[in-house]
Amino acid sequence: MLFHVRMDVRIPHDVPAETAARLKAEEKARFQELQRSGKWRHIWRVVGEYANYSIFDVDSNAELHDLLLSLPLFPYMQIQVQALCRHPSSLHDDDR
Ligand SMILES: O=C(O)CC1=CCC(=O)O1
Repeated sequence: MLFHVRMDVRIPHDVPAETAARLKAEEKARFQELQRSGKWRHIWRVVGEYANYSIFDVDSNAELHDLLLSLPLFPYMQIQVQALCRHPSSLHDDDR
């Protein structure tokens, strides 16, 4: 199942810089683990914003939910999720 996810990161100013840096490093490591597994298929930066658009490929709504909750920056993110399915005009069989 494919999902389009927007993540807006909002780390409060009173979070110490070292804590923010550690969380960002942990987020990167978790992201790369999930990218290698094929579950986090794509990520793009939204130009001019501390935000990304991502595509996830997971087995269920519950798996995506658990995965998002597992992200180190989750407490500081606003997340919007849209479920996707294959467009009938697509030439690509892997768009599902
Ligand atoms: O920088 C972001 O948009 C948040 C994030 C997601 C994966 C990652 O490495 O950073």
